[in-house]
Amino acid sequence: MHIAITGNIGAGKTTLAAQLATYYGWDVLYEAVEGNPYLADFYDDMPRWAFNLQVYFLNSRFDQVRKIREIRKAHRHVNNYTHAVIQDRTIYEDAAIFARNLRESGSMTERDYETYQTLFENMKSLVRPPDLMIYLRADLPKLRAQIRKRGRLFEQSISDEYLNSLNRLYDEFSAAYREGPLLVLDVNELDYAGRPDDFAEVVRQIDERLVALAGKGN
Ligand SMILES: Nc1ncnc2c1ncn2[C@@H]1O[C@H](COP(=O)(O)OP(=O)(O)OP(=O)(O)O)[C@@H](O)[C@H]1O
Repeated sequence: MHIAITGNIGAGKTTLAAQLATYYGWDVLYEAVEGNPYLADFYDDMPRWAFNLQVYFLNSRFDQVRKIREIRKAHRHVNNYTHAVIQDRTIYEDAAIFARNLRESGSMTERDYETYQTLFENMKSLVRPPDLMIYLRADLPKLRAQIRKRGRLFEQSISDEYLNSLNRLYDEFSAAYREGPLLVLDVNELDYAGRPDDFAEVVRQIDERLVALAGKGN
């Protein structure tokens, strides 16, 4: 089974992915930030590095798709619901949210965007959607607080406008998402890292979805 966590910068995807992996004993695939050769430059000069970064992310996300396929294959002998791989952000978000936002804000040229979209559509035809998508929805103050707390230097210059635009596209994306089951968690008041009851509530909601999926025989 493949579970994906989606959400804006600082929404808490990585933390939740790690907690779920420990709790259920599942595999997890993180979005690697260390070693990304474009990210810091991108935040410094988006028009210059937008296309480079998007191609980099598309490739690394596609590589994850391949790994997920391998993990699923390795566990095919066990019940589909006793093993899962959790993915921290999906290929869909790169295209529908980040690249689109760069085009709309003028940081990516029309021809670069079209080249990118063609590449994405080709890759998408080979991608199987997750069995469950979990969308962590957070408003600006929560995102800001988490970005500050995490303290990555190059992320401190991210503007409110950038985060708000991404949030608008995230909401549109989740409202239009028809690829499979979607669980929306409002994380503004939720503190699953600090409060065991909050984490238990998240687990309860996920379990509910897993039971429904198992009932459908997916
Ligand atoms: N397609 C993309 N285009 C531009 N920036 C991206 C893209 N995908 C990821 N990023 C950036 O890469 C970094 C990824 O960081 P990280 O994996 O910690 O995730 P995050 O979005 O901060 O999530 P969270 O705090 O929810 O774990 C962030 O700065 C994020 O905005």
